[in-house]
Amino acid sequence: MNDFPCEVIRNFSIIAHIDHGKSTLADRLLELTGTIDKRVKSTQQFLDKLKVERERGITVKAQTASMMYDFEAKEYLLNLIDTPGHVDFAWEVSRSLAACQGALLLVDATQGVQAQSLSVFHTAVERGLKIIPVLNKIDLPAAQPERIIAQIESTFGLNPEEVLPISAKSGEGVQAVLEAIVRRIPPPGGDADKPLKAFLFDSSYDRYRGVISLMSMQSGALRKGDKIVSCHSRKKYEVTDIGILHPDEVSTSVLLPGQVGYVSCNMKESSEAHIGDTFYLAGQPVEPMPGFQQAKAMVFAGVYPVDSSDFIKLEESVRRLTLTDRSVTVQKESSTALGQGLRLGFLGTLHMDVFRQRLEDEYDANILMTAPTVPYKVIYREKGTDRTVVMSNPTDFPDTTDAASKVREVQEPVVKASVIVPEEYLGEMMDLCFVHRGEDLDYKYLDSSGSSPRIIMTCTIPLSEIVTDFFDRLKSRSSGFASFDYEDAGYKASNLVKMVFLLNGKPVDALALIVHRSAEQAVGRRWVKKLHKVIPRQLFEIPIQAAVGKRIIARENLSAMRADVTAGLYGGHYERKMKHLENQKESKRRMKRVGTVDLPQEAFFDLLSSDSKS
Ligand SMILES: Nc1nc2c(ncn2[C@@H]2O[C@H](COP(=O)(O)OP(=O)(O)OP(=O)(O)O)[C@@H](O)[C@H]2O)c(=O)[nH]1
Repeated sequence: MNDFPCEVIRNFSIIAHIDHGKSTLADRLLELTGTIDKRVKSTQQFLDKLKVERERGITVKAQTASMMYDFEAKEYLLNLIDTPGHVDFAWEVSRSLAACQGALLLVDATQGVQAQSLSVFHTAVERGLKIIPVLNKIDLPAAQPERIIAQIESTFGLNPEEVLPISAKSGEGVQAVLEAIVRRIPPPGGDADKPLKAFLFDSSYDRYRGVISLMSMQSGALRKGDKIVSCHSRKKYEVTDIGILHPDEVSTSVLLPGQVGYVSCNMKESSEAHIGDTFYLAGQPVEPMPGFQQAKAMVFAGVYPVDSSDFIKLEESVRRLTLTDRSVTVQKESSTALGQGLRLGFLGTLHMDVFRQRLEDEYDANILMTAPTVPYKVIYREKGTDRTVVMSNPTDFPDTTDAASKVREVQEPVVKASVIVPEEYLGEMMDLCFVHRGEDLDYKYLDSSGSSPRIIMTCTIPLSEIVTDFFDRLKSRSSGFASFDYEDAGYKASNLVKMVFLLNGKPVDALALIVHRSAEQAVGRRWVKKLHKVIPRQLFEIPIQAAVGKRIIARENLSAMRADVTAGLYGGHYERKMKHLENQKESKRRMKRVGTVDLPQEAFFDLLSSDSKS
């Protein structure tokens, strides 16, 4: 590593909208620099490691690789820091970018600038990175290089002459990308003679070795056997192994300023690897680097084992998975209908789907996941001051219509959504936003050239409206042309109520919902109908009701199943027949009094696994 002083190091990321070709380009760069062998490469991308990533063709967890590149008689060390490409993982994008000085901004030559191209571009510019615009997929017949280059110029204010046209698939033009990395991206700074300052930007968990951290060296040198201290926790660790990812781990004797590598020390719990932490050598404390804000869970859902005796197994599987995905929050919860379960918090709905799929694939878990909810803030009026409680489980929600509950206000999380769409779909998109309680709608033209100019529309929309089927509706109402991104926009007061469902007059805890006042009638009726469909008929009539506070919003009666107790009796014997019918009546009365509604678990599964909005 001594051969690579800062001047010959380039730390960069590839940033792009989903599917614009990041992983494909990363693979080409690794091949061109001889880091991976073309022949042994599987048909799948090298850097995408998780099974779910391969199945869905998306990158979930950022991966990093170092490569050596000979250019003009000098050997360079290029550190590629791969970033995930989905809105839920914006936090990972921003932490990966903190270790870079430059970024390749990849834009698909057939699709042009999309919603996430804009958001990742802004994140990179905020971090002061040098941006290299790259136009990908020029091999496709539908590519429109001139038009998209003009778009890159008008939306990002980048010089069109700096745009590199490539095909990551065939490799055309990729050599020029490597050269541009060396020429245009500034080398990292850092002094080897200063005390050690190492910045932790990612971590993973290995069953045998514990936590493996990825660090970017800001100054000083790190060697095996060094004792390092965390600025965050002041805990001391001994470095047992260091090295680079090439792309597999290659042990080295030292890591020097500007270099990026893995560090293994006696860190047992992944919670000890605090993203954004700074490490220093024991006895030589330094000023910590500005860290990151911890990602906030914004979407919550309950998971229950289908077979309730599997709870311990489920808990263990979730614990192991959260070792590799620290952004998931876990809490125990139980429900009379579904038994013991866990309430998990995710960064977004894709994150939730990915986690669920990993749980099913990697741990063979047979689970039920309830419809997602978001964290609400309930503000209680209390003597003199207000007390705010954050609630993510509808069951805990108070009855806001009851003055005795002392609720002053309820607030819900809102996001600023941006949608990029061809002009002809603008009407559809505006309608979609209004239906989902969107406000402050605004739009402007992204480019005016060509037959169908594109528009960027922004609005503020409650997060609860987009966690369910918003994305699917957006795609179907724009024939797949719309791209969508959102960012946190805080909390806003909202007229929300808790809706409970009563079966035979008894509330069913697992079915509580938080709905906006304006939608209570529609939601109540829809759910009552759904319940009517999935609950099997009983021996007695059951009223199914939706209630908000004391008001019944909707009602359906599930008529009794008349078990024909006289079926086996032939002929006369009127009295005997009557006796049977009397007995049946009596037993029905008893059941009703006890209130036993025979609800098979499948009925709940049908209800809860289907989308609450549909
Ligand atoms: N024709 C053509 N297809 C390409 C090119 N680059 C990538 N693709 C294809 O585009 C699709 C998406 O590419 P990926 O590299 O997986 O995209 P990505 O940006 O890494 O996607 P995420 O990781 O999910 O954000 C794949 O089917 C690639 O084979 C290219 O230059 N030409």
